[in-house]
Amino acid sequence: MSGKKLIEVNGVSKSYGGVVANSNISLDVEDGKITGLIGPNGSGKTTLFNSIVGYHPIDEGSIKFEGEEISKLRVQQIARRGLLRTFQQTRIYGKMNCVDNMLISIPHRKHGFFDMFGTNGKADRDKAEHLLEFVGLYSKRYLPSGDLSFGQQKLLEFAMALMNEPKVLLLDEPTAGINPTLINGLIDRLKRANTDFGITLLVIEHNMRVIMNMADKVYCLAHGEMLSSGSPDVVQNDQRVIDAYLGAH
Ligand SMILES: Nc1ncnc2c1ncn2[C@@H]1O[C@H](COP(=O)(O)OP(=O)(O)OP(=O)(O)O)[C@@H](O)[C@H]1O
Repeated sequence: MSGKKLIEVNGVSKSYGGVVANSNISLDVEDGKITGLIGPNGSGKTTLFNSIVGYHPIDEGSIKFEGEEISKLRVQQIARRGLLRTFQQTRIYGKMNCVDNMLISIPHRKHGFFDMFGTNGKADRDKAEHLLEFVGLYSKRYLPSGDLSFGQQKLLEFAMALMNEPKVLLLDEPTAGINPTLINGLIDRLKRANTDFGITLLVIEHNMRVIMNMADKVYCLAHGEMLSSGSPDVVQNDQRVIDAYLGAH
């Protein structure tokens, strides 16, 4: 946890046809820290996430995870190294209960699909229940996950990602669509995953209050380029960042 860089993005560019979504982007994610990624709509945040987790090839640049070049690896290969992401829209199976959703999320990192029926079943089930307790969903663990509120589904998805014991978790707008009264509880869980479980976080967030409250370091994109980076205080008060957000609305 001593300033080691877990993710190193260097000079990454990515276009979709004529649209330059990321241009010469560089950023570092430090081990044990919470790093924020902000920027107006369409500034290229999700594109960068997708590049890091191997969802699509990049046009130029380098992406390293623990010193290893990963930009040519596939999603599963990267996930197995301990780098996982969540999505703006939740990806759960609404007809399955919470525990079963947790159990089917394991293959990303740990086991083959059928291991959950084998000797590891009990340990995995205990872990699932423990993590559901951690995110405050223990009493709902046998309910179909489709019956949960949107905010609770996001907590479930967060717990599902934790089942894989990631080293780094990339969170895409974890508080989007969540009732403001539940946001503080979610921030608290994210921070505890960082401090108690030692999971490094890279978080896309539109809610400035949330990111300023959580992040050790913040990067701001605008029009596919890196506009500003530094401590939350520095970025929040950077006139270029203020102008980019004002200009976007
Ligand atoms: N699959 C795609 N095909 C074509 N253009 C795309 C695609 N995905 C993103 N773009 C474009 O790339 C640019 C960056 O989009 P991206 O989704 O990365 O931004 P963002 O900062 O995540 O936005 P938001 O905050 O709205 O989620 C936008 O102009 C967008 O329209």
